[in-house]
Amino acid sequence: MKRANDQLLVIFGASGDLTGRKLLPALFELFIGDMLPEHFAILGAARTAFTDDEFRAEQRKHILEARGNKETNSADLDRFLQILFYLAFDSTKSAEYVKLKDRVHLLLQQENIPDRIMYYLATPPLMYELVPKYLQENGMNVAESEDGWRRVIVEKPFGTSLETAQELNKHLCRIFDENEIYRIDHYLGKETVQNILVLRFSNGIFEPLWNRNYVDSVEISASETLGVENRGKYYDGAGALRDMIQNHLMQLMAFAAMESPAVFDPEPIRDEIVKVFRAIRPYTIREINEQVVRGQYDGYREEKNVAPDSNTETYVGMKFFIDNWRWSGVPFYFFTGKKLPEKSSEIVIHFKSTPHQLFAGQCSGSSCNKLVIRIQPDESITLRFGLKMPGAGFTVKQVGMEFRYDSLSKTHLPDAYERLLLDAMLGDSTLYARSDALEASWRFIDPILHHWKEEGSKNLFFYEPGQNGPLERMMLGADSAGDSCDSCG
Ligand SMILES: NC(=O)C1=CN([C@@H]2O[C@H](COP(=O)(O)OP(=O)(O)OC[C@H]3O[C@@H](n4cnc5c(N)ncnc54)[C@H](OP(=O)(O)O)[C@@H]3O)[C@@H](O)[C@H]2O)C=CC1
Ligand SMILES: O=C1O[C@H](COP(=O)(O)O)[C@@H](O)[C@H](O)[C@H]1O
Repeated sequence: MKRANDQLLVIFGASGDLTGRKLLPALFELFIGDMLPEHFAILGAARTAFTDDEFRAEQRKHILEARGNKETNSADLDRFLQILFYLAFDSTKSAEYVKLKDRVHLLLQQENIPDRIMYYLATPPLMYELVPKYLQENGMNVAESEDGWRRVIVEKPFGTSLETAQELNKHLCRIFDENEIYRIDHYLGKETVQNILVLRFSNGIFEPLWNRNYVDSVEISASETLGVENRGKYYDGAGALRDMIQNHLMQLMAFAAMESPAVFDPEPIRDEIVKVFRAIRPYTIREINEQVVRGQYDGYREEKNVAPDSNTETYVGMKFFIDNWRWSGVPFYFFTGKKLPEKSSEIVIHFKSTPHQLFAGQCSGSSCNKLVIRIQPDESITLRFGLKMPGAGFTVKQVGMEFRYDSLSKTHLPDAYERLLLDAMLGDSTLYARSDALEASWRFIDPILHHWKEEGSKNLFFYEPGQNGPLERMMLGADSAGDSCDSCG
């Protein structure tokens, strides 16, 4: 792995959950892997009144917690904490940025860092517009020297509709250049997600089958056992369609469905992703009713910060089509939900069955030959096919040939945020969403949101926590309906 050039990282929202649970643990892993720049510092900013030392003590706890049972060398941790600094600051007040600017200049000098600054917006989404605006007002959005740069990483959610995403894009593009904006989708940082591209485009055996002639359907699912926990306020305004499908599942689908780029560079890859999104067939109102199922787990309305009459969906199952040469007529399915029986994310490619049945027990239909790409947990790829049972006769049994990711390497499997932070520091945007892709995904999602808003509670189906979602998901006609591969046989 490469080491990034010297730079300063400024994290807005540094006292929050994301910083403590994900960002700083990821940066510590990069630190012990020798991948952080030689001259590097992290400046955390939020309103909570920490001194540098109090902030370090707080982050020490988070890092140790995130590492769980992994042994931590305390000298390494102490050295890492020394590059951590904190500024108590209210990002909603323009005047406060003078204080920020002074502290940034001081740190650059003190730590011998050139004029390269990465801003990370780990704040509530409302501030994705405000912080850049005030950075600009205070002359902090452009480099002060010729070889300097500014970059900004924007967390999800990126807008709540096509209109708001477009506004945010326009706003950010007035302040930063497109190539300085990194819109994060942590699913793209997962090793197994990146592996989809390698599986498809580094092997000659899959691509010839990867199309409408041989593929019967494609299912993409992300199930969670947890409910909304302490995120009721955000989630009740978002729902599963915005929270998981518009971003994570759409990105997984793009990797599974896209054409090969001519070269493995950020822009050609992102071009192919946009082409897939633009080829999705938009729904009519009737199709929304027939091909999109929304559910809510029993007890959701009693969760903290959730409206008692909320119609927010905690489950979505949907069927859609990609109208292009490769995928014409092949149904794609998304399934996602909270409070389901297990935590798992998978892509299942169902292949068409043989035209004629010769053997007893031979499986027919599309659940026989399938390729299961398990994103998490127990990252693996399994090919399922029929073989002869030992002994007399020719009775067929379905078997699986499995590759487990942990057999590939004993080395540390990087967390998604490690990969994504390092890429942004290196200036590689391949695994970040481009504005046109985001807008294209919202263009597909928006009509569903509008329709549901008009429908209120009509066609909102309830399910018990621990069930696989509402039974109505079955009407979509998917083979496994998002249930994990173990149970779908
Ligand atoms: N947590 C997660 O796992 C994930 C989070 N995200 C996104 O990341 C962002 C942050 O999430 P999360 O960390 O969970 O949220 P939190 O509410 O835990 O943290 C928000 C942070 O913003 C700071 N903040 C709030 N208001 C101000 C203000 N006026 N001025 C300066 N700082 C302010 C808060 O600090 P203080 O109160 O001290 O000012 C806090 O540090 C959100 O947009 C979320 O959608 C995305 C994916 C996963
Ligand atoms: O972005 C989000 O993702 C998580 C699921 O992420 P995973 O890596 O654990 O699969 C989800 O729980 C959360 O609601 C959503 O905002």
